[in-house]
Amino acid sequence: MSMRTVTILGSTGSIGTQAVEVIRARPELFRVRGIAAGGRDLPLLARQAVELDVEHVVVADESRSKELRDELAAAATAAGRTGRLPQIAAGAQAVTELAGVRVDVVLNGITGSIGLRPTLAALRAGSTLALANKESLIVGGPLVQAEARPGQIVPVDSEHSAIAQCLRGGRAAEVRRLVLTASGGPFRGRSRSELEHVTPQEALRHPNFAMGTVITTNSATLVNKGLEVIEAHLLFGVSFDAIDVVVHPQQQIHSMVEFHDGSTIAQLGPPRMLVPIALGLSWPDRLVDVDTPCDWMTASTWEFGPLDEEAFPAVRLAQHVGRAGGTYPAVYNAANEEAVAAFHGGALRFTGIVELVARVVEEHRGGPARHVEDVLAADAWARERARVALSA
Ligand SMILES: NC(=O)C1=CN([C@@H]2O[C@H](COP(=O)(O)OP(=O)(O)OC[C@H]3O[C@@H](n4cnc5c(N)ncnc54)[C@H](OP(=O)(O)O)[C@@H]3O)[C@@H](O)[C@H]2O)C=CC1
Ligand SMILES: CC(=O)[C@@H](O)[C@H](O)COP(=O)(O)O
Ligand SMILES: [Mn+2]
Repeated sequence: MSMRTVTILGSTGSIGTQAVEVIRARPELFRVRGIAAGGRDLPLLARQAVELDVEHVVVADESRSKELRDELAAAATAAGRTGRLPQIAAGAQAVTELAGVRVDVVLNGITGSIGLRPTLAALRAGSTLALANKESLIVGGPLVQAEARPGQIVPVDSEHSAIAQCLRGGRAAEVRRLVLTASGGPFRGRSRSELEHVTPQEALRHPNFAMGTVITTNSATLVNKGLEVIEAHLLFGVSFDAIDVVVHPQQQIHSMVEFHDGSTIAQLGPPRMLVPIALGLSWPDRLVDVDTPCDWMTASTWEFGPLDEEAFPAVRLAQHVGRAGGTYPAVYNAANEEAVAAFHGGALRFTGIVELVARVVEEHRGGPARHVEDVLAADAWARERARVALSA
C-alpha cells in the first residue's frame, strides 16, 4: 500500500485514539493532515496535533479556540518543537470544512447525528469515508447513499466491518441473510422489571469494549443493535427480513453472512476495534500485525442465543422505523440521544429510554428525507418532543 493522507474526526475519542495508535506505529503508511474533536480534552487534542504534525486542528466548541491555541503552544514546547504550528479553526462549520478537504481517507469517529454534515462533506470531496459514526448513515439514509460512489464508504463498526470482510471479493448476489452478533450488554439475562432501577454507572460497564458514553449506553439498551440493523440494511442492500440478531456474549464472532447454498462465513477476532479501524484506513489491503488473533489452544466456550425482545424492545422498534424509512430513523436516533443524556443526567430511568424513543416515534408524522434540511428538521423536532415529554 502506498502512503495515504488521512483526516480524523473525533480524534480524542475511543475510535479516534485507537486510530492514532494504528497510525503512530506506521508512519511510512499514513500522513494525518487534520484532526477535530468536540473540546472536552484540549490538552490531548493539542498533543495529537503536535505529535502527528497536522496542518489543521479543529475544535467544535466555538468558544474554545483561544484555549486550544494556548494548549498547542504548550504541547509544542513540551515536545521541543519549534517552527510552524497547525492552523486552528473552531465551530461545527469548521469541522465540516475540514471533512471536505480532499484526502485519501476521512475517518469519521464523531458521536451522534452531528456527524451528518461532515459525512456528506467527505463524500462530496471524493475522499474514502471510514465510517464509525453510524448515526450519520442511519439518519441520512438515501441522502448519504446518493452521495457515495460504490465502495466509497468503508464500515468501521465491528459488525459491518466483519460483513464487509466476509463479502470481500464480491458474491453479494449469493447472500441469503446477514447475522449480526450482539453482546447483550451488561444487563443480558435480566427481565424488564429487573431493568427498572439499574444505574448509569452499571449501564456503562460494557462486558467487552471500552467505548464512549453514548454507544456504551446504547449497547445496554440494545439501541446500538437496532441502529446496526438499519446500518447493515443501508450498507449491504439486504432487506430487514433477512437481517437477524443473535446474542453472542463473548463477541469473538463479529458477524456472519449466510449464503444461498446454506453455507455461512463468519469473521472472528478478539473483541477489540484495532482491526476494523485499521481496515477502515487501509481498505482493501490488510496491515500487518494489527492485533493478536484468537487463541485456539486455551479451552473456552462461546454461547449463542436469541434476543429477549420483551426486555429489550429497541431492535424491533428500529426494524419498524427502518422499514418506514424517510425521516423515521432520524427521529429514532435523535430521541434516543436526548433520552440517553436525560438518563445520565438523572432525569430518566433506564427503561424510560426506549419508552421515550417509542413515544416520539409514535407521534411522528414522517416525510421524505430528500435534503439534509429534512433530516435536520426531523432531528430537531424529535429532540424537542423528547424534551417536552421529559419536562412533563
Ligand atoms: N468506540 C467504539 O469501539 C465504537 C464506536 N463506534 C461509533 O463511533 C463513533 C464514536 O464513538 P466513540 O469513539 O466511542 O465515542 P467517544 O465519545 O469516545 O468519542 C467521540 C469523539 O468525537 C468528538 N466530537 C464530539 N462532537 C464533535 C463534533 N461536533 N465535531 C468533531 N468532533 C466531535 C469527541 O470530542 P469531545 O470528547 O471533546 O466532545 C470525541 O473525540 C460513534 O458513532 C460510535 O457509535 C462504532 C463501533 C465501535
Ligand atoms: C465494537 C462495536 O462495534 C460496538 O458497536 C459493539 O458491537 C457493541 O456491542 P453490542 O452493542 O453488541 O453490545
Ligand atoms: Mn458495533
